[in-house]
Amino acid sequence: MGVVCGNSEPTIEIKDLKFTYPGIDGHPPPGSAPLIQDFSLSLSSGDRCLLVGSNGAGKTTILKILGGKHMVEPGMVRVLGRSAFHDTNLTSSGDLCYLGGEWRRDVAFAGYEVAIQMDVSAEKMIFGVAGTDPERRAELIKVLDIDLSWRLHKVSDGQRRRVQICMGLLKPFKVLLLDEITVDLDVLARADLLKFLRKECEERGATIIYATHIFDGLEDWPTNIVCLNPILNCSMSNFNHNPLLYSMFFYQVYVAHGKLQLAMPIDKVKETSKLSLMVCSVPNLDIGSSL
Ligand SMILES: Nc1ncnc2c1ncn2[C@@H]1O[C@H](COP(=O)(O)OP(=O)(O)OP(=O)(O)O)[C@@H](O)[C@H]1O
Repeated sequence: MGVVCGNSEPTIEIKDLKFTYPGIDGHPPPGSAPLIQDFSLSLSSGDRCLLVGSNGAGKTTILKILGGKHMVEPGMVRVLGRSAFHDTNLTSSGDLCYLGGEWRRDVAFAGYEVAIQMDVSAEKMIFGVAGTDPERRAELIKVLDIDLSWRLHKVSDGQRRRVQICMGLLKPFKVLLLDEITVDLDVLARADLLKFLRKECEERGATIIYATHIFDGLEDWPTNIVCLNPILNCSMSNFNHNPLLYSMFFYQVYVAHGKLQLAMPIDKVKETSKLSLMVCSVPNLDIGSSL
């Protein structure tokens, strides 16, 4: 199942994606069920997509496939019309940017792990990224409220994370894949970052997929949601103060070409949660009148 959003050429296109992690011999273990199958999604310039689901649902795997870190058939996943795994220029040019748990080990951050052990300033790290637009750099430093005199070996995890995020966003990406990188940020820093990212989509036409478990402040942020089904088994008490999650939990909503096709209450959702994947867009749901 899948959904097509937006009118322009897709910036991210996933068609009938099927993926199984290889075993120790490099091949999927015989008889193993694919982690991901029959998964399709099309996003366009300006789209901000939330990728949600419980631990182990496959969010990181999907982002890594999109980021070119796992090989799949080139026709299954296209980013900016190209295969991210086969076309390394996509990431090296900065057009495709992946910020996730492993991003510190990416080439751009090769020195970062060393830097945080040593007495290096935030300024040295940030200004050390070549080919940066000074205006964009200044804006990011402001958005992330970074004190350039911070010594990276002495600051808190959240402050260090801000420097990392700043470095990761310095190049004006066309597609950004965020794998829960805001977890160390305080509420204000996260809100400012989300605002900046929204502007990147609205003004520059970037496309963002953001995998997260933290739904606070996201009520009106995404244009699309991809919900991996195990979230439907979560306790209602996690959600009932968050309008976004409330609507997701109470309705299984498919929207294709911007048109609402199906909405149903939670008992129906539970019946249909056997489905391996749900893909939906954020509608302007009026929960009260739809009940
Ligand atoms: N390199 C790997 N080799 C084999 N299996 C893996 C590998 N990486 C992840 N998995 C398995 O794939 C499944 C999905 O993992 P993934 O990290 O994509 O989930 P996730 O939705 O991002 O979870 P979380 O919310 O905990 O970050 C898990 O069962 C995990 O054990």
